[in-house]
Amino acid sequence: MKQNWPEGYGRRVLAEVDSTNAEAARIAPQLNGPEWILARRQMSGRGRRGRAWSDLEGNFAATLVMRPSETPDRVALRSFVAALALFDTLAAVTGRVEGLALKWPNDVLVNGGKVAGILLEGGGVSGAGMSHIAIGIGVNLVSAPNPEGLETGAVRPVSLMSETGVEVDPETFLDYLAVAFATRETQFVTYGFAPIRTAWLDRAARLGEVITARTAHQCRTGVFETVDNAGNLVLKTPKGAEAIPAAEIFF
Ligand SMILES: O=C(O)CCCC[C@@H]1SC[C@@H]2NC(=O)N[C@@H]21
Repeated sequence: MKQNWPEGYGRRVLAEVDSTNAEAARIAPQLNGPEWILARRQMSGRGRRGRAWSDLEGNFAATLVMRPSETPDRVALRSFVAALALFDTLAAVTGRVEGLALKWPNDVLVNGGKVAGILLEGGGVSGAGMSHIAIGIGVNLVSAPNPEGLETGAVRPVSLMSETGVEVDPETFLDYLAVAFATRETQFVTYGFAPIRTAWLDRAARLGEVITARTAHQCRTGVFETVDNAGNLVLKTPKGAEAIPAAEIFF
């Protein structure tokens, strides 16, 4: 079904770019409102934790760039807004929610494999707040990258097509995602993080189960208890509850 593009959001479609997040940083100073940047080909996609994100033909690579006048902590909660919008989009294009789950902080899983990732990058924090935020979203619509070199215990990459048989092109996917994001963004701006947090937890993978959170310096294993009001992962460990602001989690 044709989606109505949300009011107030711009849209650019590029034939080729290095990284849509890099493009977001370049255009941010001239922005008058939030803008989606979609690339048909992305040559140097960036992933979380300094990793490269490989974009195979037919997959989705886009960034929403905004200039919110909020504190960096609140801006960072957009990763949950974006993850929920991605979940809603995948549910809308496949027509089902079975098999879909969110992995903290902001990956989307289909049948236990990673189908989508989000990279949030902020520009220049000053007294006035952040100059911009880039919410970069990659979705393996038609093919998953080679899993070789994945860390032990990391979730395997999958594609939407291989897991569900549903084929959708990047521009149609953006039409759905832009609507889903605008809806969740309105919810966030109007009611705050509480309903976003609740909705995110309802869709969380491995909630209540034992998981491991790994950072560059530490490894913590415990029961995934919740996500707190600041978006931290809360693990129940033998030493008590620990709130973890950033980590990679392993099941
Ligand atoms: O590591 C992850 O899971 C996050 C991957 C984010 C990839 C997307 S693709 C569009 C945008 N541009 C980039 O360079 N990266 C993000």
